[in-house]
Amino acid sequence: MRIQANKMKEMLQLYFIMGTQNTNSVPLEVLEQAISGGITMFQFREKGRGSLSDLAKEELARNLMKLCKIHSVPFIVNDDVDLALAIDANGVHVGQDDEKADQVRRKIGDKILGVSAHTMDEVRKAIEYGADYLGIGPIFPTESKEDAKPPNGGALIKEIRKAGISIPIVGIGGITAENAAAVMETGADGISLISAISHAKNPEKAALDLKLSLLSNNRRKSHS
Ligand SMILES: Cc1ncc(COP(=O)(O)OP(=O)(O)O)c(N)n1
Ligand SMILES: Cc1nc(C(=O)O)sc1CCOP(=O)(O)O
Ligand SMILES: [Mg+2]
Repeated sequence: MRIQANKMKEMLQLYFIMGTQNTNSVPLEVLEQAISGGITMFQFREKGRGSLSDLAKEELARNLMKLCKIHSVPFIVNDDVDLALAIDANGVHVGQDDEKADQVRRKIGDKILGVSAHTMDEVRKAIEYGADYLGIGPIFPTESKEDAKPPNGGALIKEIRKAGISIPIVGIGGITAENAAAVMETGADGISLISAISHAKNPEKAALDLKLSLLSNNRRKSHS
């Protein structure tokens, strides 16, 4: 059975993404601390300068996934559909330059499918093709993705919600504890980030701070 939208929205709240290229520390230790700090989903994104490939990549994926499993944190693989299937990950995230979402959906069955979109056309296509959630960004400038598009400040998320589209959405790109509330205000269900946790001196505290800023935003909303 495909994941229900309300469950998906819960998972997206604090979505951490990392590969070896994003940290000078041991990835397993960073992930362990991020989990202690309260992340709700993890994406393995082994990509770019300094990243692993082939067996070393698969071995790291398996180790990180084992840790996620112990703590019931869903484990998503970026781009690499075959790896996701080989290790029986919880899902896959693909963008517009990756394997097409409809083909990925056919391959992965009911696993979670995340799709990046930058225009309303891409949003509608992603939904038609079977996306469970959309990654929309970059909201703010980012240094973690070399080929990132210009920041859109959340305008597309607002447009999606204005059009009455309720698919689960996570904002991405340059998100920190300081601007997380602003992202949620656009209509996102969660925040997705790399450096705010992976570059932090204390990844556990960084995740906790992000979590607290989401919580205080929720509290403020429920009192308004
Ligand atoms: C949650 C989330 N949103 C967007 C992306 C970006 O995906 P994509 O455009 O395919 O770029 P790469 O990450 O593959 O470089 C993402 N990975 N996760
Ligand atoms: C992986 C990724 N995708 C983006 C998009 O705009 O689709 S921005 C991005 C990098 C996010 O890293 P950070 O939190 O360090 O800015
Ligand atoms: Mg991609």
